[in-house]
Formats: sequence, structure tokens, C-alpha cells
Amino acid sequence: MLHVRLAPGPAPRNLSRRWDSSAYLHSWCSVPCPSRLSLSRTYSIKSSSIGSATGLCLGQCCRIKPLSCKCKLGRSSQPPPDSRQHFSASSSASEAVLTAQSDIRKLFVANEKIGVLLLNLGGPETLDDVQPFLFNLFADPDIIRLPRVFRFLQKPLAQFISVARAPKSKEGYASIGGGSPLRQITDAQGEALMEALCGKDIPAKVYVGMRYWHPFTEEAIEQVGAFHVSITLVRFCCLLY
Ligand SMILES: C=CC1=C(C)c2cc3[nH]c(cc4nc(cc5[nH]c(cc1n2)c(C)c5CCC(=O)O)C(CCC(=O)O)=C4C)c(C)c3C=C
Ligand SMILES: [Fe+2]
Repeated sequence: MLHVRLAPGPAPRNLSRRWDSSAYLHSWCSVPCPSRLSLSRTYSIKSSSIGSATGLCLGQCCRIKPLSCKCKLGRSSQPPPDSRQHFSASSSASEAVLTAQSDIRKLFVANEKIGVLLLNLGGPETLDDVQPFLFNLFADPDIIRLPRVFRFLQKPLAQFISVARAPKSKEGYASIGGGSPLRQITDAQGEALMEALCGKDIPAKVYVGMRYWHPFTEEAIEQVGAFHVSITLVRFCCLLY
């Protein structure tokens, strides 16, 4: 099922730089949203929408640069007229739910570039990243919520915990190869997603944004903007291992 949720009101074509919490992202996850973002035309997609053939949960890849794909990001085929009609009808609604797998094609309208922004939390890639990664994690009030009067202690506490915990965490990461596997795993998922979309003649670029480590969501969004993507599909996935 493809859930399409549109920001209310007319969608500006440029990206908004407001980093407010995104209700649509929060709605599917009990853990912190991987990012706080607001995109102009943002669609959240559920895992099965691209195709069960890939078995993807649409995780993310950790490249700032969009993943490359053999098909060109151009109009290799036009959507049927009824698709466009459907799209504009959806656009005027504050929320629409498209059910058919092929309905993603309905987003593929003339002169619209599609970007898929895959969001995750991130993990330290090297042992040197461990302490600053943990700082980012614990500095997040969605992870450790202090009473408002003690909010000023958030960063000092994050510094304390991250420094105290880092040696033990480093041991753990050292035992699994020296860093978090999140990036490689999600790279592979991003590649598979690109391939799956290409196979359906839907050329889209895939971007990745992480909440606590590189590439940060802000960087990914800048890339989305630089590529003048006008439709952004957003998906986040929390890998558990
Ligand atoms: C008291 C300690 C911790 C709380 C509370 C906690 C909550 C929490 N964490 C995530 C997401 C991630 N945590 C990751 C690593 C990690 N988390 C903690 C501690 C707490 N997390 C530590 C010490 C570490 C480092 C690894 C270790 O030593 O075990 C990661 C990175 C995973 C990776 O691939 O490297 C993520 C992601 C959430 C969402 C959360 C609360 C909701
Ligand atoms: Fe954690």
C-alpha cells in the first residue's frame, strides 16, 4: 500500500528549510523519527509499495550523492492521461491513500523529478565516530527527555554518558568489524530500490539522511534541492540486528 500524505495547502516548489517534526513520519514509528524535516511535496511510502519482488523495506543507503541508475532521470514514458488526472485529484486532498502497487507510477507525471529520501538513525562508521555518535544520540531529547527545568543539562549529560560509554561500545563495534554495518546494509537496499524502480520504468534518485550520523538528513535534503526534485517520497526504516 502506498500512503500519500500531502502537506496542507498549495505546495511550494522549493524545499522548505523548516526542520520541524514531521507528523507523517512519526505516525509509523515508535522510535524517534530519523529526521525532522519538512519537504514541499512529501509522500511517505510503505514498504510494499515498490514491489515485493525486491523484498525491500525501503531502508536507506548512506550516500549523499544519489545512487546511480542505468535509466535516465527523464521521461522515458509518459503516464497515461488518467494517471495525471488521478494525481491532480490527489494533490488537492490533504491525505490520500493509493492502494495499487502500480499507483506509484501515478506520481510519475511529466516534468516532475522523483527523489526517494530514505531516512534512518545512523551509526558510527569507525571507532573514532563512536563517542561523537553517542553524543548526538543522547543529546536528542527524544532519546533522553529531561524535565524542562533541567533541559540545559541535556548536552553536558550527553557528553558525560557518551564519553563514559564509548570504550565499551568501541569494544562491541570492534568485534563486528570496526563500525556499524548500517551504512553498507542500507547502501545495498538503496541500490536494490533503484534497480526495482528502474525495472518498473520509474527513474528516481535515491537519497539518504541519517538523524545521528553522516550523511545527516540536512545534507541529504540539500542534495534533493540541488537536484531540483519536485516530488519526494520519504521512507524510513529502523534496522534491528
Ligand atoms: C541508556 C542507553 C541507551 C538508550 C536509552 C538508547 C535508546 C535508543 N537508541 C536508539 C538508536 C540507536 N542506538 C544505537 C547505538 C547505541 N545506543 C546505546 C545506548 C542507548 N540507546 C549505545 C551505548 C549504543 C552504541 C552501541 C552499543 O554500545 O551497544 C544505534 C546505532 C546502531 C548501529 O548500527 O551502530 C542506534 C540507531 C533509539 C532509537 C533509542 C530510543 C528510542
Ligand atoms: Fe541506542
